Amino acid sequence: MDRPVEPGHFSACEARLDKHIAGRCSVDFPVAVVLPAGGSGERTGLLTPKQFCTFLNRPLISYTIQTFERVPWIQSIVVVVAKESLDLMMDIIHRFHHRNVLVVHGGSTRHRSIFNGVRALSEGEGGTARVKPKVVIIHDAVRPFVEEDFLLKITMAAKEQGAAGAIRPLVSTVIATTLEGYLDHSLERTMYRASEMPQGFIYDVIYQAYQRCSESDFEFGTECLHLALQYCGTNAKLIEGPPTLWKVTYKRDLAAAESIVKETLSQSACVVTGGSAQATELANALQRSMSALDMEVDVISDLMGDDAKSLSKEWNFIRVSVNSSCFSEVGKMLSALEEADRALLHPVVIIWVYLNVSEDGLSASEPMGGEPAAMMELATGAKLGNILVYGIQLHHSKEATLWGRSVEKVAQMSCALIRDRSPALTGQLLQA
Ligand SMILES: Nc1ccn([C@@H]2O[C@H](COP(=O)(O)OP(=O)(O)OP(=O)(O)O)[C@@H](O)[C@H]2O)c(=O)n1
Ligand SMILES: O=C(CO)[C@H](O)[C@H](O)COP(=O)(O)O
Repeated sequence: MDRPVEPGHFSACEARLDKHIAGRCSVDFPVAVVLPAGGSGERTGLLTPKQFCTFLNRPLISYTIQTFERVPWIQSIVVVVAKESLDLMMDIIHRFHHRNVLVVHGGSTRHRSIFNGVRALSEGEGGTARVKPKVVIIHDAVRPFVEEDFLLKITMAAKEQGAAGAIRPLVSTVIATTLEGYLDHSLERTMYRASEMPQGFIYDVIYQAYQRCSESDFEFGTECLHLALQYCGTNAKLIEGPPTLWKVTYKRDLAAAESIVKETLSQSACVVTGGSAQATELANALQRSMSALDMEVDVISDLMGDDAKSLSKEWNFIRVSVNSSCFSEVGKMLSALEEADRALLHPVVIIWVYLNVSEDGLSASEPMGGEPAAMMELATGAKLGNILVYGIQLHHSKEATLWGRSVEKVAQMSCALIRDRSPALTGQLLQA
């Protein structure tokens, strides 16, 4: 690890990395991750530490844990939390069914917390030995959006080089100031990069770096890669990562994280028709209008047989019903989603579209019966299970322009309800 880096070595290493990713090679050595989550999040200005702030009914830390749980070649996840957050963390692990997570006490600074996590991977309770991983990934718990491909790049580079880390181009120029607050000099921006997370290390490198580093490093240091270089002579491989690696630091970053999650949940929907010709006609028209609004829509007659797969695939459902209420069908859909524990990690949206057609097929007249009240009751119960039920009523028209306008309105409302996922609007029967 102390060897100097030869020119050209990085490009050979990069070629191997690409081959690994292209061929989806399995990682044949043990990998663990340490998620430091022991900070207080002062810069958000909130009372709750940012890793425990909740959006869409789930704390930020749970999104990050889920990201790592999905990676099959990561064997263990260590979460480092402040002593006073231990019960809360155990509750989150229990509530969101996280598995294979070891929770460790944090320290007074980020480096101290990370070292506690790293140490826990080789030392069990009371100093007993554990099987230590070959590579350990360190990733701030407050960076929830990291992709498996990028983790693989970092892991393979860490195994080859001893250390590897994510970088991003600088957004602003970095300047040095004088003590009096004047410009001293500015750095040539193209020569510098922002150091982000994840970072990966051969376990022994980061363990020794922490054993050898000074109290001042523990107290004021902000860079693990630097410790590996200074105390183990390991030059980290730097890999440019995507912008989504950014760290939630300020309150506005929590809103940005929420909107990224909402966007990923809102890319598609499944329209269930119940098989009636009029419902299918409306569903097909909605499919055309919603795809023009960038939402992919599948039309199916029911959730039976092969189409039952939609229950485990989709986050958004539209149930079309003509005249006589198919409210019981919405209820059945709810039960199936609840049985599959579908809304445990993300809220699921169901929109009940009630198409009102008069007997003569000309104009709509039939007033609604008890549906609005029943819907409110159903939606109130569903919300407790993280399923958001909304309703839209429209009248059939034989006049093509009017009908087209109504369909367009339903499509726009459906997209807005799905994208906003507003708990405040559940149970409402909106008019298109
Ligand atoms: N004693 C500490 C301090 C920080 N962290 C963790 O390190 C990550 C990145 O640190 P930062 O963004 O600075 O978090 P905070 O220290 O919580 O934020 P602030 O500086 O605004 O208080 C976070 O996941 C944070 O929980 C930690 O595990 N232990
Ligand atoms: O990017 C990082 C290291 O490369 C860290 O996330 C960053 O240094 C943490 O610093 P702070 O705790 O001051 O936000």
